[in-house]
Amino acid sequence: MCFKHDRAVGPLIEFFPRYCIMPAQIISGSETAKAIREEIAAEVARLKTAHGLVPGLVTILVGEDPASQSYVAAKNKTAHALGIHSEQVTLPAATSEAELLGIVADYNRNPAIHGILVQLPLPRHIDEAKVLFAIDPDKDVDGFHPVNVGKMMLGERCFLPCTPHGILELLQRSGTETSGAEVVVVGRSNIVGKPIANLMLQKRAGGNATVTICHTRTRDMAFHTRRADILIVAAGVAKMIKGDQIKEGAVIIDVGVNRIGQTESGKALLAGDVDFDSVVGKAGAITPVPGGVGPMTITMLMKNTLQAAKQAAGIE
Ligand SMILES: Nc1nc(=O)c2c([nH]1)NC[C@@H]1CN(c3ccc(C(=O)N[C@@H](CCC(=O)O)C(=O)O)cc3)C=[N+]21
Repeated sequence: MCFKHDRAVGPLIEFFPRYCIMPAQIISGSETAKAIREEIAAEVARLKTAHGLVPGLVTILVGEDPASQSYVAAKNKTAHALGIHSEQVTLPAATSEAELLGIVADYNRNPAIHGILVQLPLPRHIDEAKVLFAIDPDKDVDGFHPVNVGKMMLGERCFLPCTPHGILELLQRSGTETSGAEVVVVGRSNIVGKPIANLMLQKRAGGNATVTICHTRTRDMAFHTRRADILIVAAGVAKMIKGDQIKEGAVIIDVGVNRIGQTESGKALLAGDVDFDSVVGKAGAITPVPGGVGPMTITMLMKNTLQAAKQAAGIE
């Protein structure tokens, strides 16, 4: 029951403290990811029985960034739980570009591996684009190779980048109507901002929205974010979007994963790019951090690996 806009009960608001105002629906990435993982596990089991096929993923990590280590560990753990074969290659930060390219070439030829993920960011002495371009587009389960990026732009069948793919699933499965909606994306990265804006625009991906992209040079960010029916924030700045910068009832997708401190037990304390506390009483729906987009990203990597294995084996 929401008393907030009911004029008839306006005076009642005096007697109802703030906690009576209906908070946003929480769009749980963890729950949605769990449901999709069950679908994937069932399909992996079917492939094994019917075709003797086991999807294989390799994750390649260069260096010792703790956040990257924890993401890669989570990816391998999830793969294992779903029956996907997974290999983890961990290389010292001093690994040369040539060595890394050699390892990628080996996995391009390895028939047991259908998906290759090189964890980003790479150390500065390695040209990231060169490495991503070296991955066989048919094994590019991250969807970062220019062939897949180009196909995505054209609405052709391809591997969709995992985070935008996860956002599409979250919107669809939470029943959020994107067609004709004002979608505002904050952030223009190749990994999230640019691709999600494109997918939201597309007919093929089901977006059909009117899309605005904001970035560091945007003159009046709040002017744009306040117009959004769906606001997707991937800026990498902790709690940058406050309640007064959104529209009442908007659907908020928070892509940020910022480490803002440590709990007493030494676990990383995470915050999104959205100031959850100031937004939750005003938004219609919101993804939390943690437990929102992050688990979906990993799940879509599994889905892409499954798709890669089926394509390699000519199964559909
Ligand atoms: N080649 C490549 N592909 C990637 O997909 C890729 C990458 N490089 N580099 C870094 C970003 C970041 N990323 C995340 C994945 C899962 C969570 C995730 O599951 N987060 C949990 C919390 C996990 C925690 O405690 O840190 C959550 O939001 O609930 C977050 C971030 C994938 N990335």
